[in-house]
Amino acid sequence: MKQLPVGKRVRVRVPATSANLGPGFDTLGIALAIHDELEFETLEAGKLEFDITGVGADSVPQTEEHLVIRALKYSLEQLGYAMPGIRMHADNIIPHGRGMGSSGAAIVAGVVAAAGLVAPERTVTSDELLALATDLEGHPDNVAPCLFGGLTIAWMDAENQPRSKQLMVDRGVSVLVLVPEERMSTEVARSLQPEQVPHADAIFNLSRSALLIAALTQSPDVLFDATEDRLHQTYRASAMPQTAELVRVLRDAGFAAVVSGAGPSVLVLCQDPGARLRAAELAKTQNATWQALMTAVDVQGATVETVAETVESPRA
Ligand SMILES: Nc1ncnc2c1ncn2[C@@H]1O[C@H](COP(=O)(O)OP(=O)(O)O)[C@@H](O)[C@H]1O
Ligand SMILES: N[C@@H](CCOP(=O)(O)O)C(=O)O
Repeated sequence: MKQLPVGKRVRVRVPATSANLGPGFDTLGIALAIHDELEFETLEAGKLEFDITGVGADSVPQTEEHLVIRALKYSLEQLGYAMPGIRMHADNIIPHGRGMGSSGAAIVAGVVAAAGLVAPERTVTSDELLALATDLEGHPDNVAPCLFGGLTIAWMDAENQPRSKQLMVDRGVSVLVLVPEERMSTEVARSLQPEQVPHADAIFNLSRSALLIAALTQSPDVLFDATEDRLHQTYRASAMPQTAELVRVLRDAGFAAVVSGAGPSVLVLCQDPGARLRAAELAKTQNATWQALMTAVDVQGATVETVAETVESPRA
């Protein structure tokens, strides 16, 4: 295994994501302009230092089990480098366990930090970044938009390797995420999915997800029909009744509302900013409290930059 020098520093920025978008289970996702920012510095092997502010500061493990550190170690080892000691500062904004891709973003942060630390000696390709992140996340629909920005279609190819196609979202689409206080573990939500689904439901989702690509890239007028789903939301509804109820209320009022990721947040794709305000007002009439995040689509995806190396002051 190759060794990294002590004192190498990289700065990373990763966006939140909303996956599925209704019919595109495990396939479609958009990056959101809500970001975690992290900085890494290599130390002598064996040392691990954390400075975490914001979301998760009191709850995420400050050990080798930290998800970002696990992703960094996995990625470095896959790239042929030994895990060095690490000092990590993280300023977290993305809510955890709300269906806004926090785990995908944490994994991508570790993966792109590894890519930044091995550069310029080793160039890590986009395909490699996606493969590393998907290995860890288990499905590509959050990590693809997190890595590349915009709207992504992700799939597994014949060799079971993740692939993705990035598209730009039409400027007429406004995004609202309604975030509840309760959490929902993606792992638990996935356990509620059946092994098999009716053929008619598969056809239903095929038509809607194809239509959704048109709606998001050029024809926002068909967003409502394009966001219908029969493959995941109903199976998970009993685990998040308030989410299911809010989606129902919003859709009854004509809004293209879906469960964001595995929930429990609700994503509303609006044809104009006025509709977004009206949807947020409607959410206020519900029993549960929903934080309204009026955000934009992130078009940049994850970024990593090298920070000037730490220079020891010369001894007098
Ligand atoms: N920035 C982070 N740092 C460390 N761990 C994180 C971070 N973001 C997410 N996680 C881990 O992932 C969990 C949430 O993952 P998950 O259930 O998939 O929900 P989400 O929809 O937010 O991705 C958190 O409880 C935490 O254990
Ligand atoms: N396709 C996945 C998406 C999970 O997204 P997250 O933001 O909740 O992690 C699923 O629906 O299980």
